[in-house]
Amino acid sequence: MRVFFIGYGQAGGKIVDMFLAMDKKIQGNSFRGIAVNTARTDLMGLKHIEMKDRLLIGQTVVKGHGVGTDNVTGAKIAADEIDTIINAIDMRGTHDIDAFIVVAGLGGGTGSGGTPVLCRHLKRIYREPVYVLGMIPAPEEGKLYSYNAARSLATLVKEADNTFIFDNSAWKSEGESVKAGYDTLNDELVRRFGVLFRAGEVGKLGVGEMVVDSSEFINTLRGGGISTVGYAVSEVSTKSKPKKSLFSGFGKKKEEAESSLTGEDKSAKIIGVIRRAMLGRLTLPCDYTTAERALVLVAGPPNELDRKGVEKSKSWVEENIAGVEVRGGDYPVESSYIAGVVILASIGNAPRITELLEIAKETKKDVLVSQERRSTMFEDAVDPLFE
Ligand SMILES: Nc1nc2c(ncn2[C@@H]2O[C@H](COP(=O)(O)OP(=O)(O)OP(=O)(O)O)[C@@H](O)[C@H]2O)c(=O)[nH]1
Repeated sequence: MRVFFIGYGQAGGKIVDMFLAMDKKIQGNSFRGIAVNTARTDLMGLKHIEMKDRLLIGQTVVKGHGVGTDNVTGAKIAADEIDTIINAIDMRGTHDIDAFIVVAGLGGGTGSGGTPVLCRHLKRIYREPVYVLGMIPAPEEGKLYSYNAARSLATLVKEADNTFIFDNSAWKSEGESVKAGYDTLNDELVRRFGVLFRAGEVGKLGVGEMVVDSSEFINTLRGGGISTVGYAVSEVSTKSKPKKSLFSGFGKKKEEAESSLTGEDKSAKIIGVIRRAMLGRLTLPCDYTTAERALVLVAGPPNELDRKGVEKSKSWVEENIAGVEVRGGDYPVESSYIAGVVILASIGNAPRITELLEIAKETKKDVLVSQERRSTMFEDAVDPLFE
């Protein structure tokens, strides 16, 4: 797919920067992206998004310092400066893209508030679908973050064509703060979504036997709502391993093969990877049986790909989800791993989202009570100097 990324806010910008780094590393040409933020320093910290594609908004309101976790202000700035944002997108070129993907941390202010506004306008102006990749906060980050994320998400399900969720709390290590884990979290996120968003592109090794083109991706996400993604890898038994690998880590940590399936036939290996992708940790842990649609994708060296394996994997996924629409295919990449990715689209039950909405409801009540208390505190006590 040809994807146009918009990294909104600090987290969004950082992650889009990583997607572009990934594309550069494998000499791909699938991704382009810009960053939008109200904080100047966040934009300065990016490495791979060109300077001209970093857009600072809201300067007259927050003077380049960010909106300080106030997503109402984030939304207002986006609405006021929507023409400037659309102009920056147009300048980068949109004629050959398959989809927009807006990436943002939903618990903050700039990305949380701005993303739904941007989605509304992108949908109004362009024919291409508009998806969101949103990170939801861990409860330990505080009630305000959960409140913001819940409000943003409740708006996004109406404004975006579909929203992929990445749950920070499900992915951070035990005993580690969310902040300390950002590098690992982002590596995980970019690796799995990177494989997914590159599906259908013609690489150096040609196209797959069962190509997943952008229309299959779009039809899988047609139901709207929220979606989650599973991922697993299996090492291939080649002696020479390529230097550049789509599934290898960024920087420090290299992905280790989760298990070695040497000796099994190609088809069984593919089914095994897809099973592990779906039953393992999802970007948003949820009840996968409630998914309306699914997309199964297998990427790996051409001699490891197998049509029968993909077909059987699709049937297995179909037996295990609520809906009957399961699409899928493969694509060849230079790698010492086979990667399996499963999109579980339009899911009906995710305990973490229910929890987020509960925290948000509580927080709303607390805010109303404290506002009431503040407004009545001076009532009838003494007379003000003047009215
Ligand atoms: N996965 C991940 N989450 C992040 C990262 N940085 C921030 N977050 C999460 O995103 C939320 C905050 O969003 P930010 O992007 O920092 O905020 P912002 O949109 O720039 O808004 P303001 O800073 O309030 O102007 C919190 O829930 C963070 O945990 C990151 O690098 N990776």
